[in-house]
Amino acid sequence: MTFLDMLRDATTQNQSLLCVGLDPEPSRFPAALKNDPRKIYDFCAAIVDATADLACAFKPQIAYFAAHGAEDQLERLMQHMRCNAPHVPVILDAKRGDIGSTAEQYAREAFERYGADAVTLSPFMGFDSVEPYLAYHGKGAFLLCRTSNPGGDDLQAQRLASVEGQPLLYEHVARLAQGPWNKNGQLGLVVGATYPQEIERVRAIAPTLPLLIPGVGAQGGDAAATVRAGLREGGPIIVNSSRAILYASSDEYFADAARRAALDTRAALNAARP
Ligand SMILES: O=C(O)c1cc(=O)[nH]c(=O)n1[C@@H]1O[C@H](COP(=O)(O)O)[C@@H](O)[C@H]1O
Repeated sequence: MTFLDMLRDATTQNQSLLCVGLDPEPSRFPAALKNDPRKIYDFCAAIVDATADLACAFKPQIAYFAAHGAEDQLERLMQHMRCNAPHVPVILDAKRGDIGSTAEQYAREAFERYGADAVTLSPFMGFDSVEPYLAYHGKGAFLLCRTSNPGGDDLQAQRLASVEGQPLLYEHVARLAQGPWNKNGQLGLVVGATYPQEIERVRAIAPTLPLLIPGVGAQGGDAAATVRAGLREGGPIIVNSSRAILYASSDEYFADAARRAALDTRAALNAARP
C-alpha cells in the first residue's frame, strides 16, 4: 500500500485531517517520567494509543530522539505504530538534504531502518538530493516549501530573477514538485499554517500534491483558514499539531488530555471542510 493510499484511508476511517506530531521533550513529561530520556518510548506510545483513532498521520521528529541517543526508542515506537495503528501512516520528520550518495543513506535510514511511510526533506540541494528517496516506490517525500517559522521568509520569499515569470523561491519549489521533480507521484510540500495566504498560493500552483501543514496549536496558526486554503483544489492536506496535544496536561492523565486536545483540533479542522 502506498503512502497516499494509507493517507486516504486513514483520513476517511478516522474522519481526520489531523497529524499528531511526536516531539518528545523529557523536561515536559509528567512527574513519573519527567527528565528521563529512557521514558521517551513510553510517553510517545501512550500518546499514539490515545489518538490512533483520531489521526490521519503521525509525525515523529527525529531530533527529539537523536538528541538523547534514543534512536532505539524511535525504532520501537515505529514498530509500535505499525502494530497498534497500522492504518495510520507515519511521516518521519527528518528534514534531510544532501548529495545523492549521502541521501541514499538517509533514505535507507528513513525507509529501511525506521520503516517510515514518508519523510520530510529540504529541497535546497536540488533534485539529485531528492531522487534517492523516490527510488522507494510508494513512499512519500515532503519538500520544505513555505515553512511556518518567521525566518522562512529570509530565503523562501526571495524572488528568482533568473527564472521565467520571476516566482518567489517557495513558488518555484512548488512548481518543481508539482511538475518535473514528481517523477513517480511521491512528492508533497510543507507549508506553514501560520501563512494561510501562502497555503492558498501553493495550492494554486500545486493543486494535487499532498500538503503537510504544521503550525496550528503552539505556533498559533488558524485551523479554519488553513483548511479552507489547503482544500480548495482537492489535493489532500495533513495538518500537524505537536506540543498542544503532547503537553495538553502535565499530570498522570496526560494521555487522556492529549486525546481531548486531538478531538478538539480534529473537530475544528473538520468544521472548516468544504
Ligand atoms: O516539517 C515540519 O514538520 C515542520 C515544518 C515547518 O515549517 N514548521 C514546523 O513547525 N515543522 C515541524 O512541525 C512541528 C510543529 O510542532 P508544534 O509547533 O509543537 O505543533 C515540529 O516538529 C516542527 O519541527
